[in-house]
Amino acid sequence: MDFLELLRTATAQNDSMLCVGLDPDPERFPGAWRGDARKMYDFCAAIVDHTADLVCAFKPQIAYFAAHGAEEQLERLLQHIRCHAPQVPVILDAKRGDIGATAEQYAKEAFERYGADAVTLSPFMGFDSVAPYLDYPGKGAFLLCRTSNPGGDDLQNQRLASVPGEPLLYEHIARLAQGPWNRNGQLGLVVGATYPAEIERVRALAPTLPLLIPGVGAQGGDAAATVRAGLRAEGPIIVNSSRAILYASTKENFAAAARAEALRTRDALNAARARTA
Ligand SMILES: O=c1ccn([C@@H]2O[C@H](COP(=O)(O)O)[C@@H](O)[C@H]2O)c(=O)[nH]1
Repeated sequence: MDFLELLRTATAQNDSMLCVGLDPDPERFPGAWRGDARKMYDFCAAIVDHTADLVCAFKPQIAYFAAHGAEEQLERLLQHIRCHAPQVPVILDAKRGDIGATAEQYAKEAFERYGADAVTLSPFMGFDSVAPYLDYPGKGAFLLCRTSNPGGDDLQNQRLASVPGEPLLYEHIARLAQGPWNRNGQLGLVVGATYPAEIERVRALAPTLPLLIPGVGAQGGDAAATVRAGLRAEGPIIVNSSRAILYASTKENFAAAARAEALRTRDALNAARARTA
């Protein structure tokens, strides 16, 4: 099944717009696991097993694994998800962006080595840095558009005087992704829950693209405002929360506590959807 079909199926089956982010930090692991980077797989697999029926996607953040030389654990984690939650798509958060020849290697890493269903990319180097990912039929690619961090303003909110209509950079990215860059319908956009007005603007410019929206939970983004701004009949949203779910408890009951927090977040998103319908 391709990424969009998987997303549709998981969203419907689990009645969920929630993506659980898998950002394992050994310093926050429970009990005897604390500080032990060899437990990343075990920690994340427990989170997956306790939340797979509540989510529309999982989003492992590659940096947390690579920082500890734990790429082999990330490979095993993706195998685990394919085996135990095959209905849930995996978005590898890698934010890659490089010249075409190198991008081919990054695409191979994401889709062949790890078997991810989608990947996050920086569009800063232009279309030829994105194209190699689109050579993988059915795989998704989410372009950073208006990110959740305050520093996103530094570049993304700059006006492009040389482009007709003088859009802001993030508006230009949204237009390119909805239009000429989206050759095979594989593109989506990353927009931060911390900026609902910008989500609304992106949605107006990209009415049908899936939006990956990090920033609820630990970053304080408003779940209800996110749903109002981003969700449309033809435009799905994938709302990510990582730390607030992973570290809902730092005790032995961490997986059950993660489930409770995932359930609470999923239901808050669904309640907002019901109010906007
Ligand atoms: O604009 C962006 C793009 C990506 N992220 C990533 O999402 C998660 C957020 O984690 P929380 O713990 O829920 O804050 C993390 O992996 C980031 O690298 C983002 O936050 N903002």
